[in-house]
Amino acid sequence: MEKLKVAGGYPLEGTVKISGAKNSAVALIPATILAESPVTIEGLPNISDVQILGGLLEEIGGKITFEKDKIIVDPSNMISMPLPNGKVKKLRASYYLMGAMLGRFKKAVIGLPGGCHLGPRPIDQHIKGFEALGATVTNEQGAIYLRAEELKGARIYLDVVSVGATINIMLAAVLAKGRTIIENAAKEPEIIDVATLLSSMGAKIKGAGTDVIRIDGVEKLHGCRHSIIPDRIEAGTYVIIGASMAKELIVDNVIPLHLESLIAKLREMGIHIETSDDQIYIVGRQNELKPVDIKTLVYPGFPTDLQQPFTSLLTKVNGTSVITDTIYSSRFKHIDELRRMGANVKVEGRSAIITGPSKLQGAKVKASDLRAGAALVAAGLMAEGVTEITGLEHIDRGYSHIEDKLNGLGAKVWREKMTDREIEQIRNA
Ligand SMILES: CC(=O)N[C@H]1[C@@H](OP(=O)(O)OP(=O)(O)OC[C@H]2O[C@@H](n3ccc(=O)[nH]c3=O)[C@H](O)[C@@H]2O)O[C@H](CO)[C@@H](O)[C@@H]1O
Ligand SMILES: C=C(OP(=O)(O)O)C(=O)O
Repeated sequence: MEKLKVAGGYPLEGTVKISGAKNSAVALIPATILAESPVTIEGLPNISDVQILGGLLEEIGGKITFEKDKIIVDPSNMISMPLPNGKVKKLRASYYLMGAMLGRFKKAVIGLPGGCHLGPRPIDQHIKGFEALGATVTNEQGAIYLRAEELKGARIYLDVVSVGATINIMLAAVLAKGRTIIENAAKEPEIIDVATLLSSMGAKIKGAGTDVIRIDGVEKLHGCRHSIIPDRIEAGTYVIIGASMAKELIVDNVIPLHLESLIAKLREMGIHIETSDDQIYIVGRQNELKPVDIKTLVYPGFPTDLQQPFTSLLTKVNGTSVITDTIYSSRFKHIDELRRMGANVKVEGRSAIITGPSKLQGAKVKASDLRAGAALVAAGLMAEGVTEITGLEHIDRGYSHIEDKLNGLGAKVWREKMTDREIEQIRNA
């Protein structure tokens, strides 16, 4: 096991290149199950979620080739192997195996997914969609069993706007007979990316990126080549880090439109930001920053996945800011750790109330989930002294080459092996 060490206080400067989007990659890879010939996906991030999904596709008979940031999946010999345990528990997006395997084989057994613990994360809307398409779905000892004689298009209204349910229903519906209409669909850019891949495979999908998606089922799907969109959450994390610690930072390979809500809030705080087609330019720390109030919302609102890193930035601001997470009930496990570093933050219900400016000090802290990890890295860069972050496996689920990217900007960040005693202490905590 390793920990991440961050020596704080170094001003950052330069260009950071953003990798492909985690939340696209983890849906695009399962989507390849639906093809009858090889699919190539280019621009993948080097993260553990991608590696694990590659391993899961191998378990069901896929031939997988990783070449740098590219995966080639030959799905021709895949079978509907039950996956009740093991790797499926390591990530949230293993739920996409349900939609993809149901779509291709009309049956699947998949263990309930893992992923970040952010409060309850039910999958009732996914199941509602599968049932509407004609599947019988049961939960047996923590695994979801899905079976269908045939899948038939249906009109499905999502009671909750859900990224996962929208994509999962698309995956199950592309090979169903007739037309499926998803109403109150999520509109995240990753949904458009998955629809683009499926369309290149021969699927007929209209409306992805709006709240009504129409899918006309086709007989079969074929292989293709697809280039993934940039990761707006990774990009947003570097923009936040730039706003707090950079003289000048260019975030490259980004679609600025995907981050409009973040950019608007940073401008409201007094940060100078400019955008071009595929770059965001930030001049950090030039003014006294103004406090802001933020509510996380579904896209195009402020993303919940940036709420935690943004909290770290707000510790530097003169005054009181409030961040309310309307998507998850307890996405605040980073707050205790930020307090350990000297932040003045309290949680009231679904809101974090941050009063600054605080002089953060390096400390030993634990990343409880992926974006808590990003928040602690951001705080460590701002702090005086060295911050030691355990729970690195969470950060590695979503940030490609994080220490190389930060060190390229002038930061001092490195990994160290944990001692047996430290591992023991973490296990007993
Ligand atoms: C792999 C992936 O893409 N993860 C993202 C995805 O997660 P995920 O797809 O799991 O998130 P959803 O959009 O489904 O969840 C949004 C909200 O709806 C609720 N809900 C969801 C499904 C359901 O069947 N019933 C239900 O009640 C959830 O508990 C949550 O409160 O979108 C989240 C919201 O932008 C992001 O934080 C995650 O990074
Ligand atoms: C919550 C996240 O991931 P997941 O849904 O994969 O747990 C995230 O990316 O912030």
